[in-house]
Amino acid sequence: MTRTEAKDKIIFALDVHNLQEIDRFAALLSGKVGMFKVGKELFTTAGPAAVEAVKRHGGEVFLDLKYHDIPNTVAQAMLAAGRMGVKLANLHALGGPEMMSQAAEAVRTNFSDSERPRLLAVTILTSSTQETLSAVGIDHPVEQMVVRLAKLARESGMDGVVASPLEIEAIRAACGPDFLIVTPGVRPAFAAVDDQKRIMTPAEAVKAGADYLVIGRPIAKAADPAAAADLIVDEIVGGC
Ligand SMILES: O=c1ccn([C@@H]2O[C@H](COP(=O)(O)O)[C@@H](O)[C@H]2O)c(=O)[nH]1
Repeated sequence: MTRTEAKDKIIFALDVHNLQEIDRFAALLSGKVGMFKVGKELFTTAGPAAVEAVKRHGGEVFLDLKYHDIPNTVAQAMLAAGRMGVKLANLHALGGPEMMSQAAEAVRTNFSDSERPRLLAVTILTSSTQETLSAVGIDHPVEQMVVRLAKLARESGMDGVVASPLEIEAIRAACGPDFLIVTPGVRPAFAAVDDQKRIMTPAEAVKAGADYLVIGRPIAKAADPAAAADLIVDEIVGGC
């Protein structure tokens, strides 16, 4: 794998709370990561201006708002995401097939194939464990649950899923080679695990078949974020 291919797999999680921080990280990381993720913290603070700021720097956006609501509300929110020109957007698979199908139908009807956002379904959060599932009344093993939700997402018109790298192989086997697999829960050897539970290293995740890796704090909290991104690229290239 080339350095460019490895770099393009990295989605940097812009978990910051003002537009100045976007400018700082975009300047440091443009050309070192493939995409920027705008999530709940940043979007709740800055709104669509956050997406515009990333795009002004020439970056592509994964809008990670993990919608989970009634089908009409989610479909309309996805259309709004599409109008902002984001490349990836997501919802919770646990919202069910009707919610996912309406969202998929809405973006396919209202945007051309080249312009529509690719839709991802979050399976089971990478911070969750078997105990987390039991606490909310889900008694199936985590991997079984993830694969079940991934298959449902594919049948409901999603382009891919968000899952832990630990589940990549099982999702690939169930959903095929063209289904996007985006994995947070990625931790290089030099970084703290933080609140992530189901994790792998960047090289392991890419080797297992991840299309994209979402990485935030290992880069953002490093003394030199650009050097940390370079180290992660080195690790991916060295491991593949
Ligand atoms: O299951 C999930 C879904 C989304 N995320 C998001 O990814 C990043 C990970 O950041 P790190 O700092 O690398 O832990 C974060 O924005 C989460 O909201 C996830 O971690 N797990």
